[in-house]
Amino acid sequence: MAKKNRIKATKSKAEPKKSTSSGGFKQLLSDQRTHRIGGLLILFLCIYCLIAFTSFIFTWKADQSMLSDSWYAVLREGNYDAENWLGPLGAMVGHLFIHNWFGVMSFLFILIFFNLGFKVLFKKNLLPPVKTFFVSILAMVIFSPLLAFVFRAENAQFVGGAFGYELNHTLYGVVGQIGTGILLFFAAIAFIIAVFNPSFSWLSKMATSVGLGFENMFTKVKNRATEARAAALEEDEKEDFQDTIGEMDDFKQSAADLAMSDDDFEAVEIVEKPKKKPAVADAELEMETTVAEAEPEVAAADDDSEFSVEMPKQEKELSEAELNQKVKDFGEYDPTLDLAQYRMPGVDLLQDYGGGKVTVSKEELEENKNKIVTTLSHYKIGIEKIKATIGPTVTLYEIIPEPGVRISKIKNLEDDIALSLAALGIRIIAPIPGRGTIGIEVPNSNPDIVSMRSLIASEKFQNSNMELPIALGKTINNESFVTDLAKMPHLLMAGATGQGKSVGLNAILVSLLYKKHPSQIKFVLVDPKKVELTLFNKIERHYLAKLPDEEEAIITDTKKVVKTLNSLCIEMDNRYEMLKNAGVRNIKEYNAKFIKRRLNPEKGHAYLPYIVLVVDEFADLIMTAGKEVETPIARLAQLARAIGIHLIIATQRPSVNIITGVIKANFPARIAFRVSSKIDSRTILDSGGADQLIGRGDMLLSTGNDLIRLQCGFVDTPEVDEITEFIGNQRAYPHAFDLPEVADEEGSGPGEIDLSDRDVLFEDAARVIVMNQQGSTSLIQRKLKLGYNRAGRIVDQLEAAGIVGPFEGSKARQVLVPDEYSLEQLLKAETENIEN
Ligand SMILES: Nc1ncnc2c1ncn2[C@@H]1O[C@H](COP(=O)(O)OP(=O)(O)OP(=O)(O)O)[C@@H](O)[C@H]1O
Repeated sequence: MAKKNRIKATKSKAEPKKSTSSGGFKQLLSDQRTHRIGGLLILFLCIYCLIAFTSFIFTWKADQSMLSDSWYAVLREGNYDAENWLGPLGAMVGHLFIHNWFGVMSFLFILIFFNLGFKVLFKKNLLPPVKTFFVSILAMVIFSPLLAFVFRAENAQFVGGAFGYELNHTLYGVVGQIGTGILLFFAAIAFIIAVFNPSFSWLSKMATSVGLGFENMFTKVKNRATEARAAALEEDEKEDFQDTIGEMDDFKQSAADLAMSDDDFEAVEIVEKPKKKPAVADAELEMETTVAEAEPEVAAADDDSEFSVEMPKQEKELSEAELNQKVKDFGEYDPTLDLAQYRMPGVDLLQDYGGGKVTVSKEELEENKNKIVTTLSHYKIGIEKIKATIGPTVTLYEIIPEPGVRISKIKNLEDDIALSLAALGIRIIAPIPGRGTIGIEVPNSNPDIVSMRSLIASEKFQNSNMELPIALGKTINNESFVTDLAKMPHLLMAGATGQGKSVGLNAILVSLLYKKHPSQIKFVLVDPKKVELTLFNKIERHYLAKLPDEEEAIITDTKKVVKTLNSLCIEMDNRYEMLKNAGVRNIKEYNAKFIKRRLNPEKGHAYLPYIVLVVDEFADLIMTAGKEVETPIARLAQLARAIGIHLIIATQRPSVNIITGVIKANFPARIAFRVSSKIDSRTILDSGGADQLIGRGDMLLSTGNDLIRLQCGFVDTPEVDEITEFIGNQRAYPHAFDLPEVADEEGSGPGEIDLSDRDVLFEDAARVIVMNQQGSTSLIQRKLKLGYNRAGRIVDQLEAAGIVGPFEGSKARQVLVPDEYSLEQLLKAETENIEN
């Protein structure tokens, strides 16, 4: 019976509630104060250990008798007179770490923990924590046995600690004393190379200078010996000596065969010959320096130059190391440090409108269900099952019709069902995509206000790691709807007046203000209505971007809008250039690289904030500036997503001449508030539905394929006021974010027309104008039989040449040249100027 059409009211799926105790603990853990206290505690413990360790080195002997007792005994007795500067506990801590563990290498524990404490307290890395940890542990393991090996003496054994001592002991048993030494030194050198990658150029330089030193020394000795012998030797002795030279030459030759090429050897000969003229002296030199035979030095010199040839390779590695060094030295780049004290607004600035509770009574549900069933039964449509899901403003009745019922039949009954339910805003979704059911959305008699506060406080928003998260509202399931503006990537908003557009824009702006630091996002606000966005003036120096010479950050004048849009196009081109130079594809990768200090600010790189352009009344702009506005907007919409410029455009006149094909094609994400006609709905969403919304923030979001009904978050003007006030009262940048300058429109006007680009009929046109003393385009058109565009260009050229005056609206331009004679003079002078 009644069982057949049972209603199952689905409880709204509100955000899952955590148990308060675990939530409280989590909150305590994430509380900044906990971090600060924890960080400070670690740092103080590090200082404590530093004093205890240092003192232990000087006082361990005196405290030894006490340290041989157990901790428990020492602490229980409490009457030990310790020499350690930190008393018995200090002595025991030092004993544990230094004596029992890694000797003086235990100081590295302090380094590890100091680094950790610093990170917890200041949220910045002093040294990379993971690397510091592993390198320190490895250093302790390698160097404590080495120190134990070096300081083997009875009273210095603490230097290597028990670990070092024991390892030495084991190694002695396996590889003997010398073997242990070799092994430990090798391990230490390998560690230094692996971790610090030192340059060996100093070694080669040292070897070279030592070599040169030897050479000088030998040369002096040789010279002295040569002089003495030359004086003493008789002619015959000289002959003997020549024989010896011959022998030495042979010897040298065989040495050369063994050690080096002939070329090398000859090089030595050539170098040395001019220095020593007498053959005897020369021979003497060779004879006495068999050891230093110059060849090894040449080889060393050659080695040196080889080293320098390999330098570029090493430099490459160094630059890599240098990059890491930068991150090591300064930590990662943090764009928020410019305003380090900046505090995000708290949720308490937002009002709670008591939303989030299911406010539809059982009677209402029952009544609506009965009406739906009866209406459908009038048209002989049987229902198998019906299920209600209560949303903030509408309840969705999901129907599974009896087998054989055609969906199109139900769809066609939309108006009849609406009539019998006597309710505004009924929407039929037949079928609901992916569910195989038919949905009938019926407005609740008591719609809920979705407070922005509940959206901002939602876990979904708070824990989102989207680039530009925006909390738009709640779905029919009462779930918070958070989406990423960066992925949209632009948003078109339309709706009849008073249906919630401005509130929607504010909700988006507020979402971004709650999630992004002033260094990460900038807004360009265009408000031709002059009153909607004025509140955001207060955050000009924090969050707004404007042209450098503009006074007002919020743009209300159409001319300035065109200039600003052109400036944004320039900014876009600049950013693309920066991305190209950095070898990345989008702003996310670019900023990540910049943060890692891989991009040099001296080469024009900088951290790029996202830029969000908000236009509150687009129709007004299109009416007054037409193509001038449409073109840059379309260009930005097409290209700007990768470089972080996103557009949000709102209009209350969603007609085809405002939302043109070009605009539509580039705004896949569109929001429709209630509109007055189906045609308007089609213009925005490419489908009906927006005309059946109930207003007051009820909206449809189309993201290409999907159409989602949402109740927009409500944020009232006083709330926005408080938020902007809160932000505005904090320390700010000296001025708003500067957009690139754009050349003035006058600059591109007639004054800059290239003379060589003049129309061939320029002179003829000038004569016509001067003869008739009438500066009109239509005159040129008529007399020279030209089209309007060409005639218009010629008039611009005439203005640039000073023949006619500037444009004066509907009046003809003033002719500045009185007669033909003056004109000929002027033209002649110009021709001469060009020739020179
Ligand atoms: N999400 C919402 N929840 C509840 N009420 C809303 C919501 N959005 C708008 N309203 C109500 O509708 C009124 C008009 O909204 P809003 O000012 O945003 O309309 P609008 O479309 O911007 O109108 P106009 O185009 O004339 O500026 C608000 O004052 C508010 O009372």
